[in-house]
Amino acid sequence: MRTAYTSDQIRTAERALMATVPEGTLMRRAATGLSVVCAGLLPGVYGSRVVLLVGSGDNGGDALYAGARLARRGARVEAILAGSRTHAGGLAALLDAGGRTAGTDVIERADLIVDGLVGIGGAGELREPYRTLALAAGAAPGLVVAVDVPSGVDASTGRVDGEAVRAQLTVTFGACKNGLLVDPGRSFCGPVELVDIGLGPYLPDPDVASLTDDDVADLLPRPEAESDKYRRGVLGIVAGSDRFTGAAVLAVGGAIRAGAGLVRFASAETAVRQVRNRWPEAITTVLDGPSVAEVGRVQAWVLGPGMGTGEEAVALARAVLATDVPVLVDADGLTILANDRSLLRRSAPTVLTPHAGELSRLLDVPRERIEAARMEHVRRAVAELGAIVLLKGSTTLIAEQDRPVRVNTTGTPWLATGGTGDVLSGIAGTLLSGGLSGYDAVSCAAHLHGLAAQAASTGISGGHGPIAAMDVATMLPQVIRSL
Ligand SMILES: NC(=O)C1=CN([C@@H]2O[C@H](COP(=O)(O)OP(=O)(O)OC[C@H]3O[C@@H](n4cnc5c(N)ncnc54)[C@H](O)[C@@H]3O)[C@@H](O)[C@H]2O)[C@@H](O)CC1
Ligand SMILES: [K+]
Repeated sequence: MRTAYTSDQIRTAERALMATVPEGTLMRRAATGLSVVCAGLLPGVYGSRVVLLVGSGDNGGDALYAGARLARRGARVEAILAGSRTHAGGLAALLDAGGRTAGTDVIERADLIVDGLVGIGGAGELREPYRTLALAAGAAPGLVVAVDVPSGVDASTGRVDGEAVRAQLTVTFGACKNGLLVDPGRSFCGPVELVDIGLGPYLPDPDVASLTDDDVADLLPRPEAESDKYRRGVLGIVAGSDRFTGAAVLAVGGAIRAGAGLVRFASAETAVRQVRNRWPEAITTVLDGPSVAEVGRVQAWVLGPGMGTGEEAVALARAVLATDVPVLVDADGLTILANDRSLLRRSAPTVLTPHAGELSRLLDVPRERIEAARMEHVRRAVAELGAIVLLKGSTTLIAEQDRPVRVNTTGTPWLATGGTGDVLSGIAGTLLSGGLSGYDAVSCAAHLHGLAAQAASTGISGGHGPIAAMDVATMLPQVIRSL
């Protein structure tokens, strides 16, 4: 499990650790780690041109001390002092090592730009002259390394108000910060390198976590010798309609390929015919009214993809949500819930898998606000809707009351194509019916879905290319085998 923390959590842990070591120890550890990473990025340290962007806080101090170490190894280190104050010890160390201060024009000629403008002390939009420096660093040809956090990215949430430094690598200290995992912040970081400064024993429970392949392998339900299809989990899927059949075929495909014991599919006749043609493994029922009583016993439901939002669909959604087993609601099912939130009052867990647009309708908040502040809104959704929520998007977030927000780290931008969400709902449904909690089921499903997409998208040359939603389902058995 990878974990991440808010700025406040990091500060509290740092204070506790600082009380046990001589003053300046942590900054020395941070700066040493930073200088080692920077040195590794340069073809040769001696003679290379390093420019430090130095803000007024300790983030600037880290940059200055790291710059001093590089200067001692023969780099030409120049510091642009951007703040109203400058870390005195750091500046003295740099000048003592042969570094110097300079004007902004040196950015253009740098081999390496070290962004020490703001770290976890940053708040709100970057002010001038930081903003202009952030833009200049992004436009310059040199490599950009962010110190602790790319300046302009909110370390606790990943929010970016205005401009931020676009780094090719972020060197973070002590522990990962939320903003390095969550978009839009994540997209400014490049790979994240963690420098150990001894914070581990002082860290609280994480605010954010992400599953690794090993975590998912441990969580996945696997059949045992005495398993039969019923004991492995029976998933009910209510999806599709006479007008829309593709979503149903894809959801059933995701479920079957993810290893469902049995899928019971129920819908209008056209959708049933399509599913039966494509997936003879599923048991199908043509519904002739808003009841799922004749479908048979299931351990979980997937409700919504392609089912429509008309009166009949609403009555059908009501019938599924009235059952006492976990229900995962997606797509049209979410629109139905947005129109009548009272449907969410139920005894068994409900799992919602909206994208930002669907969450916007559920919470009555503009979509852009959700996209700019994904962490806040996924938490708010959990609190307001009383459900487990997976928010899809550039970073998929999974939230449940009183648990860390999980960030999914697998996937490829090629996943942004029609139908992949339907496959995801099928995978998650299978894991729900197999006995995982809603939180674990959607977390593992998102992880597998991303891995399968990566595998489907990677061509013979190793690059990435387009995928169709069904390709994701097709790759699932191979991905599960590889874990
Ligand atoms: N506390 C510790 O023990 C350690 C801290 N370290 C470093 O210290 C950093 C935190 O240092 P600080 O608490 O001094 O805070 P920062 O250096 O991150 O930033 C605070 C300064 O930035 C200014 N600022 C904040 N938001 C701004 C904005 N939007 N535009 C322009 N200026 C803005 C503030 O006025 C303040 O002067 C960490 O990110 C890390 O780099 C490391 O040395 C490791 C040890
Ligand atoms: K920074």
